[in-house]
Amino acid sequence: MKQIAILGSTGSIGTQTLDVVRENKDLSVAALAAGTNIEQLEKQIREFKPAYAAVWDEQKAKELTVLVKDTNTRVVSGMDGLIKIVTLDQINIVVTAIVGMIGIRPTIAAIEAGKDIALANKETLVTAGHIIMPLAIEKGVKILPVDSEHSAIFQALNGENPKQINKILLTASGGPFRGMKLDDLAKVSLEDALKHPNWSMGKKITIDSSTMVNKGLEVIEAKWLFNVSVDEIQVVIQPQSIIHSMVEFVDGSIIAQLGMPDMKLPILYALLYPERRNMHGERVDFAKLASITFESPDMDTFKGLKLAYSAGKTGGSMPTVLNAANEKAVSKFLNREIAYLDIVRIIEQCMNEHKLVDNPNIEQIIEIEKSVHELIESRW
Ligand SMILES: NC(=O)C1=CN([C@@H]2O[C@H](COP(=O)(O)OP(=O)(O)OC[C@H]3O[C@@H](n4cnc5c(N)ncnc54)[C@H](OP(=O)(O)O)[C@@H]3O)[C@@H](O)[C@H]2O)C=CC1
Ligand SMILES: CC(=O)[C@@H](O)[C@H](O)COP(=O)(O)O
Ligand SMILES: [Mn+2]
Repeated sequence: MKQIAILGSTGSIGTQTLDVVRENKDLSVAALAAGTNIEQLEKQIREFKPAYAAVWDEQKAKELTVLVKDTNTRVVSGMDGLIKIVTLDQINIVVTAIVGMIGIRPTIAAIEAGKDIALANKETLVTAGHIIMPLAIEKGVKILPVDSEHSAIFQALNGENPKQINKILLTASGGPFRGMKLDDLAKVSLEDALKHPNWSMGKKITIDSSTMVNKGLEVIEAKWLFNVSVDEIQVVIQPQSIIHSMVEFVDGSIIAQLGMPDMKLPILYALLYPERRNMHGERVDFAKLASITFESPDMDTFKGLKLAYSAGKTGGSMPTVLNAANEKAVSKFLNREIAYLDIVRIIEQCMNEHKLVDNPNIEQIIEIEKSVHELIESRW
């Protein structure tokens, strides 16, 4: 029996992970964590009977304690709670399906405790990849990508010599605004930005896909996961989201991973790696597939992608600034406090004004995040 902890069990990746657990009887949930949604967490506790549940919000944690007092689940709260549940003796693998840089400390704690990581929470690698990847190697811990593109690259690299990679071809849908120019983007609404053409996901990543900042974060995520430079990663628009990414090797051969846009596949692959197992759901039917097409990204219009390449190349604390500014700006856009194009304007200004720290430690990363958030609050 494989025992898992899920950080972010009430979200898009978290609930799909629980769907995978329902279908695979040798997976068991030992711990769950959410931010505030205790109604859903209570239902999950009653169904999956974890030993622990963590709630970020202390008041909500107290309320949940009362709600589940007839169960054997212990409720914990805050950062201590997250760290407690990922380090439990019985846990084999932690699914990091929490959103944002808040995932850094629990991910590091889990690695230090020797737990494998099924990593969805890309913001942790973007900001702290230089700490997380060497630590995972030191502790002999596997970082198994859940992000669909990175799972595809991981699958394409199975059995290959990573030194023989020529480049990574990271596919992108192009989002709901593919083909638009800045004049059009100035007029888009929150509702428009939340309509992803192929994937149903949490709000933050859906906005990131629309600005293509998601792809930029994924370039930096791939740099850390596969030990390549950002110059060796080419973004290719593949609007149908059927090819999830590809690897070109030194001999010119390209290996791609294809599948329907369904996150349960990369989740299952990460949880059972190296085993493959039958999964319910729609399959790619080439007889019905009208076409698979390709385009180059328009990085002048979708400047967030260009800024991410620049942050990834600069390294040090710059990816933290990119990510922290994006998290704050997206939250403001979701609250209707700023316009759509302000998201990338804010990121660019924060990056321009940042004084680089070469090799930031965790405390510096968190401090830089705080100062970027304060700057944005004071100015926008
Ligand atoms: N959705 C997808 O298809 C994909 C997502 N990802 C990545 O996976 C991560 C999760 O994305 P997604 O599932 O879409 O996000 P959602 O917004 O749907 O879910 C986020 C989850 O995190 C929980 N959470 C938020 N803050 C805290 C906190 N401080 N402490 C504990 N739990 C917290 C939320 O709890 P609550 O419900 O209580 O707020 C919720 O369970 C992101 O990093 C995203 O980039 C990557 C590839 C695909
Ligand atoms: C499902 C997944 O992995 C998302 O990160 C997805 O890639 C978003 O689509 P975009 O290609 O539009 O960013
Ligand atoms: Mn992705």
